[in-house]
Amino acid sequence: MLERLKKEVLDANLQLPKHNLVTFTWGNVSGIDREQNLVVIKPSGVPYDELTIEDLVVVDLEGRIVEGTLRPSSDTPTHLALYRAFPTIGGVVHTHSPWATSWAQAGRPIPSLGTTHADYYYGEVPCTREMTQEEIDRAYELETGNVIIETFEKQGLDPAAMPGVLVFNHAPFCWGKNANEAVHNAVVLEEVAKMALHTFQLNPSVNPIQQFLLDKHYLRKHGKNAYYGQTKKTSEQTL
Ligand SMILES: O=C(CO)[C@@H](O)[C@H](O)COP(=O)(O)O
Repeated sequence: MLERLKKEVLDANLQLPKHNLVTFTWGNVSGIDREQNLVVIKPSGVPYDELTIEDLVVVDLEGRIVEGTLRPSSDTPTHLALYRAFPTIGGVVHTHSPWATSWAQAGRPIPSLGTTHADYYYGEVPCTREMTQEEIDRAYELETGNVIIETFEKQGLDPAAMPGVLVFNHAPFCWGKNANEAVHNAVVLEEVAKMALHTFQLNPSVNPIQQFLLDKHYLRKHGKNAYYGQTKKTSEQTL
């Protein structure tokens, strides 16, 4: 079942230690088959160097196990909440990468201080509000997804242009059109989180980049007029 998606999700999970985004079994990656509305996700607590394709778990959008012998990631309800709320995403990743996690623990959004950030995240990377004890006691991982969705709704954010979020007191979640792109966005988030912290050390009063520069950089890699790398040029594009 879903062999191609399983391979993609396994590869994406194995990228996490390779990019130093996780320690021990922290973190998890999933991918969704939107035709069948089935999600493939890492099993809970399995070390990455022991992870095999047979260990992966297939669940439906309500969290019922469709295939697999192991328990799915403890963060599965958060992944599923995001797939239900953000219909354009195809992959979700959660890590405790240290620089982004530091911003999440501080409860601070990451401002767009440079073009590296602007190439991938269209503006400030938001941080959720603190969760209430009632939410945590009721359904911690599901409510984690709900506060992410609440943050995006309140701020009018497009998950396609903002493929990540910081969960206050916890750590980041990122996403993309597939599992591999979700991990790519998580690597970028960790880099820009590190750069932002160092930038503030060098200049505590630095401002976010201006809107026209944000637009220039974000749109060179995204949208119908993207021209970065070997993107196919449209007829009206000029350098
Ligand atoms: O956020 C957390 C725990 O707070 C998770 O990232 C775990 O660290 C990994 O959980 P599993 O995917 O192994 O269940």
